[in-house]
Amino acid sequence: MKPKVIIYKKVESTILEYVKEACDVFYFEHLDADNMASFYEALKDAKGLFGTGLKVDAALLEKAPNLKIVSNVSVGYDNLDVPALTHRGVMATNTPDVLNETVADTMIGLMLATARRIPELDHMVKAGKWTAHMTPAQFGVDVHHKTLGIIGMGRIGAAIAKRAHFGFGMNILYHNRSRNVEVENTYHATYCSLDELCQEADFICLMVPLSPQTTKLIGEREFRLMKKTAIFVNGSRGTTVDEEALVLALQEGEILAAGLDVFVQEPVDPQHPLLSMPNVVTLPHIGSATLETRQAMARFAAENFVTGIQGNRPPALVNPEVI
Ligand SMILES: NC(=O)C1=CN([C@@H]2O[C@H](COP(=O)(O)OP(=O)(O)OC[C@H]3O[C@@H](n4cnc5c(N)ncnc54)[C@H](OP(=O)(O)O)[C@@H]3O)[C@@H](O)[C@H]2O)C=CC1
Ligand SMILES: O=CC(=O)O
Repeated sequence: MKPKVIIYKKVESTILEYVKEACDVFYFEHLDADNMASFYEALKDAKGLFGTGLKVDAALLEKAPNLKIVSNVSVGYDNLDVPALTHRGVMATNTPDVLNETVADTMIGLMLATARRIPELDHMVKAGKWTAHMTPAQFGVDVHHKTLGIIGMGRIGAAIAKRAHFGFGMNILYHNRSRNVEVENTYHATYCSLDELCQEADFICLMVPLSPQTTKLIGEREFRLMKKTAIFVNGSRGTTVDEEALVLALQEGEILAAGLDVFVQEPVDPQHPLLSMPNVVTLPHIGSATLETRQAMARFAAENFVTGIQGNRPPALVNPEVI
């Protein structure tokens, strides 16, 4: 008999068929109030859980006594209580690397759009308000040859640094808990403390995973350290920033502008003060969202999933202690 598993996200038919060859699949294209009861019923038998973003903690694990693997279709796995999964002997997997270049493109796009005020000027042109030559009131600021500070110089951070160094001639600072000698050698990146980075960078790009240590890593103190001309770009998770402090920093001119792909609450409340600021460029958490990359992520997650279900070590296992 095939093991019973749950897919709780819409996937392409090729992925569904691939998983179905090895598993008996309960398929939920999405989870909502109408199907939660069926989902919890399916959890009782499920050996595997495949999808994006569901909070999997000790309380959910109580409802899933047979679970062996949770496969996240994302590189971030802050939705998973990894210690609780490990304690129960459940494998957790994610999708590193296949999205690095795409997310880096998005982050560079956010930097350019914010610095050169692209969405604001696009609205102006389409609203028929381009009636005279542009004056400094519409000018942006340069990106090329400025200093970029990357907080979280990991896989995606390095892909951003590559673009910034080779494409834009930027000077690169970075901050991690440990040094990344490869980026220092390849992209001439300089390691520094968080405070030094905040003080010296023209563009500050946040790319850390969400963890207890990175929750509200950037708050009032850090915004005050930044240059008044600094542009802050966040592609990590909304909660790595104190969002109220960000609003204040923008309102009080502590920084010039912000580009945001992530928010504390997603989807963001349409009344959120950040959305009415012309110097804030927003995206709907879409860093990895190209057709090609989302397909690659789903394939990788499915490979992790089936490999783990079959009792082998998945290629991207987050908690190898369970093996
Ligand atoms: N917006 C979007 O659509 C996307 C967002 N993401 C987000 O980006 C994150 C990063 O992904 P990825 O680059 O693959 O991850 P990596 O693990 O490769 O890189 C994360 C980096 O953050 C550093 N870091 C971790 N904790 C801290 C800390 N407390 N203080 C300072 N630096 C820290 C790590 O270095 P060290 O351990 O030395 O501190 C590491 O270099 C994901 O976890 C996810 O949240 C990812 C994909 C798409
Ligand atoms: O936010 C996306 C991810 O892959 O993590």
